[in-house]
Amino acid sequence: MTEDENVRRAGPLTYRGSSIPSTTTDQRLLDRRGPSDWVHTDPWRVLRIQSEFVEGFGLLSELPSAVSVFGSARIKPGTRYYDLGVEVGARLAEAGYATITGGGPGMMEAANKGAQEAGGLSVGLGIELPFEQSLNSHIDMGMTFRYFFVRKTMFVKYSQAFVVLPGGFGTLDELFEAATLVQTKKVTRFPVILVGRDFWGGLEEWVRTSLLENELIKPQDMELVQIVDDPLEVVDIIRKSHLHIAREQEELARSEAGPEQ
Ligand SMILES: C/C(=C\CNc1ncnc2c1ncn2[C@@H]1O[C@H](COP(=O)(O)O)[C@@H](O)[C@H]1O)CO
Repeated sequence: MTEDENVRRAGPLTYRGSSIPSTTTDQRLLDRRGPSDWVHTDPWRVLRIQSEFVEGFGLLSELPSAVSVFGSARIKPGTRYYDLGVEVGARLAEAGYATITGGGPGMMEAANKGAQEAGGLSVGLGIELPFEQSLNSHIDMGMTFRYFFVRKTMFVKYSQAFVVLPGGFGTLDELFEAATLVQTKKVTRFPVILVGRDFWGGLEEWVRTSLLENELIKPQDMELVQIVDDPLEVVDIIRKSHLHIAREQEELARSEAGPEQ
């Protein structure tokens, strides 16, 4: 018997004599046999979650400055709130910001539409739901996520502000998650802006009377979220916040460089 017949190399592994497996790695990969229940186990899900982070980071890491816009999936075109969403997307685009939404219908579609029509970059981060739904038709770059928490990471990591339009439970979840991240300083200098005082004024009042007066939040927490009516005010707040960050970074760089010679 020659040396070759008695040795099997499998990638970095070497087998000799009776240790040589009866099949090759490729055969075991490509031949469809064996149980498949492991695809429904948590270790496998961890890999899927990991791949979703990889795809999301890959898609978004070279995005220009961006703002995440949230709002109801149920508001219809031709309504006052839909038009408000279109205007918010447009003003953000004119100011040079990409608009990121949940990629669905309603206010998400409105903001994507406004951004796209004004020549801005329109991004949709959709979510797999129990019913069939595709990304709205005003999206230049998009991805559909399996996992809510992976998608939420993308909204925060790749935007410089949250803008919250009228919406229901999903929108409130996104609003309070943002508020909590800022309150706990997980993100710093991150404007959270509610648009539509007629819609949000009642919530602000409830936060004041139920949360602040019972000392469940601090007085300064009331300033974490701002309410405006005009989409131009949205852009103004975000621009000022960015100017502030830029100045802080310049000062930090100067202090790290040491005294001028
Ligand atoms: C209910 C309908 C569609 C749902 N489709 C969604 N697609 C993408 N993102 C969604 C969807 N529903 C909720 N979201 C997220 O929550 C926010 C809106 O929730 P709300 O309860 O409607 O306020 C939104 O910002 C998304 O990120 C009908 O067609």
